[in-house]
Amino acid sequence: MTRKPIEKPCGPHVPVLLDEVLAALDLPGTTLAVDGTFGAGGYTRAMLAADPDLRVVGIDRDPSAIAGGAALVAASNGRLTLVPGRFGALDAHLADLGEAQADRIVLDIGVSSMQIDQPERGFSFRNDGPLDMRMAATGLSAADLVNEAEEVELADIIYHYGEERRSRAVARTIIEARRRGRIETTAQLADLVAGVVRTEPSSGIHPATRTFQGLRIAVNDELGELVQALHAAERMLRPGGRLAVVTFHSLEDRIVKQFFSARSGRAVQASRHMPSALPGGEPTAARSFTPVTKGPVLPSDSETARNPRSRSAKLRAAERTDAPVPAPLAAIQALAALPEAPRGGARR
Ligand SMILES: C[S@@+](CC[C@H](N)C(=O)[O-])C[C@H]1O[C@@H](n2cnc3c(N)ncnc32)[C@H](O)[C@@H]1O
Repeated sequence: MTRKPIEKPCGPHVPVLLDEVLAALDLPGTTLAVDGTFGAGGYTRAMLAADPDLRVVGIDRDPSAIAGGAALVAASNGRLTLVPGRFGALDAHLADLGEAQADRIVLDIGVSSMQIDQPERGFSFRNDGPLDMRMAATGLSAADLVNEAEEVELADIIYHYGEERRSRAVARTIIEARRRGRIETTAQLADLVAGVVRTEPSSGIHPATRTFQGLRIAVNDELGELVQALHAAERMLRPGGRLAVVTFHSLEDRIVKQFFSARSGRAVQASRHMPSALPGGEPTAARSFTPVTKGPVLPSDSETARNPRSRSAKLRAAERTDAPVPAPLAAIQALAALPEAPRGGARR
């Protein structure tokens, strides 16, 4: 299946925390940067402008994002290469290009405004479209998941990835609706969810927001991709190289925070999602990163006023040390697996 290139009328994607990302990356004097989430090219454009000698490899799993970047490639004098693919495999993509190491890697996790605003992509509960939600052109769609998953699996996805307290009621409603026929559109699903989830009208939050988020994260294996990308970045960054990650979800931020904490030799607090933070629960000796941001960097009030989609963004960045890279942390990888939802107790 091929998709149309991103069309202009759906509104440009406004890069989030752009100044803060550029400051964290500290680009001058570097040679090769990787933008693992090219999107509308907001970060890439700014990186190319920040240093006239910098080359950028932009990766995106959405073929329409890559097609939309053709003009930027043409104008880049050979400084920009775009690769259709997953950032979880960024090391393999760089190897294919003959690149052994990178100086800077940036990830801006999640969906772009173009993806959300195009009803036919199936991300939006506000505009009717096919229930798809795939960023890439392949794999199972949200309709496949909604119509075929077990009730308990749906409830877990909606609870953990969507943080929807009424997840069980939503899953039950979906299962009952399935008996009457397949759920094929975003409007069908949004109406079903709105029947069991209430939000304050004054909040402006649609009742289906959390359910859609949970399904989208599951459909695109977003947490698994993030974990793979952190390990790939660790392998590909040269000593002194920097990794900056912008997240929009607490589970993603926790993965980045715990990865950087573990890799800077700090103890990682055990949690429901990470019962044993590190082997033995001890600080790791593998100091492969040093944080360059003190805690998460959040958007300013003026940025959230200008761009409400930035409101849940968090930036964390760290510099690669020259310490040897240890084996992947199984505990961090376990974060990507769907944790089991608590049963009984609170209604969800
Ligand atoms: C928030 S947008 C990035 C916007 C970009 N920073 C800009 O300024 O225009 C996220 C992009 O990452 C892409 N993406 C999400 N997960 C991905 C993955 N695992 N591999 C590659 N691209 C991914 C999406 O398709 C989307 O285009």
